[in-house]
Amino acid sequence: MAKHSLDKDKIKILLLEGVHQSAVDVFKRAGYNNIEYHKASLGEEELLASIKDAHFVGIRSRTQLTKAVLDKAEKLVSIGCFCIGTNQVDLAAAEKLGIPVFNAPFSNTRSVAELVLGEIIMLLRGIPQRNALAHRGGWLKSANGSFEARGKTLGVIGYGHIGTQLGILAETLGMRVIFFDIEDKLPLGNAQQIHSLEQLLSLADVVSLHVPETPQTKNMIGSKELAAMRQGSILINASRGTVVDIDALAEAIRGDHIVGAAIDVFPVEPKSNDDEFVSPLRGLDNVLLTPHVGGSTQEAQENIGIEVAGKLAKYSDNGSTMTAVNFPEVSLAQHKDTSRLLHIHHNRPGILIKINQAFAEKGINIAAQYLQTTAEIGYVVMEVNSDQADEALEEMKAIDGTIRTRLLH
Ligand SMILES: NC(=O)C1=CN([C@@H]2O[C@H](COP(=O)(O)OP(=O)(O)OC[C@H]3O[C@@H](n4cnc5c(N)ncnc54)[C@H](O)[C@@H]3O)[C@@H](O)[C@H]2O)C=CC1
Ligand SMILES: O=C(O)CCC(=O)C(=O)O
Repeated sequence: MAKHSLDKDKIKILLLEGVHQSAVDVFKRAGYNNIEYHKASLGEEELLASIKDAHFVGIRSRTQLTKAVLDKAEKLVSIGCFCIGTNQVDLAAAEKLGIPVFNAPFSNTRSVAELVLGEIIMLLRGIPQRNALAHRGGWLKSANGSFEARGKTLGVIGYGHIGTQLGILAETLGMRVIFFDIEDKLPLGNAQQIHSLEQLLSLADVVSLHVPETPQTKNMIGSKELAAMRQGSILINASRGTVVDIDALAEAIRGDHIVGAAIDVFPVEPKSNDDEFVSPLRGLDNVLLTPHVGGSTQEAQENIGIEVAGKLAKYSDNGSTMTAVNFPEVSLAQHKDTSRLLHIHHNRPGILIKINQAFAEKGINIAAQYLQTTAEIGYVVMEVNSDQADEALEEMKAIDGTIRTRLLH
């Protein structure tokens, strides 16, 4: 089992938002037993108190790791987002502090695609409003406004891991699939790429959003885009709450231009299950409202727990940063018979030369060396004889431009 300059029992792992037990199992198997586990997200003060001495933190989509929080997390080595989205973390601030951020880019994608498929069928049949009425003692047995999915056009916005799977599933129902993406994408099945958002909106009976939260996707569906959608069409958003102007959507639904919607993500989401959900969409019977559960299935959560905890444990044990979303990626096998030094520095010319010079002057032999950079930072990993490791670490720490160092035996 990999050893650190810091005893594994002193390495604190903070897990929030009820990440799956599989994550705890992975950490324990790797020898990390100092785990603080919380079922929900923490309030601002509690978060600051808990993260202050944490070396690793695992979150889902609720916890906001802003620069202000990260600045106070003095010991933080790495962050795991036990989900796909990483917009809740200030990635640039984490990078500058030398903190790699990992996520699970695939594990819950099937779950989202399946939920959306079910919603398409429910909404095309007008089930949400029939269901709501029945709960109030009403009975709406009528074929009015009730359609098969077969032969309808699904417009997917954002044809990535989720959008492509949804497209394939929808085609099995006989839907025609069109998609809009900023990248040229290989269409799967019989899908067709449409190069203008407006055109897609004018062609689709059902529009489903699967884009990440970026400055470009903020309010990408507002009143103008809703007006460009077909009369009587349906909107689904299981991406991020900032992508749709929710007030404009409520208006379009009240005006019967959009006849159904399924919304899983909101501009403001309750911090915990005990908080009130406030939205202009409340009370609209033809809108399916779900509490950001697109990826919340047992299968997805278990796989995410294994994947992200595995990445954090690997980074802790051997320095590997493969698939980090904000950091130079270095793929490393487990080291044997040597000690490994990790050096994260500001990306300025000459730093590697200075490290090599310092080692040469002290007679420290370098058994292996790996370097990757981004525009902001450099990440160098060196292997040296274990009896020279402590001295090498001191030399590295003294290099001007160093952000942080670690030693793995
Ligand atoms: N509701 C939930 O529980 C979940 C929500 N999500 C959200 O779904 C999003 C999509 O997930 P994936 O499909 O796995 O991501 P992905 O990264 O595989 O695909 C995103 C696609 O959107 C495209 N894109 C980016 N900006 C665009 C723009 N301005 N216009 C059009 N296309 C654009 C990209 O080129 C890419 O093809 C995630 O970023 C996350 O925010 C993901 C999982 C669960
Ligand atoms: O399950 C969660 O907490 C968030 C899911 C999500 O939105 C994501 O994976 O990006």
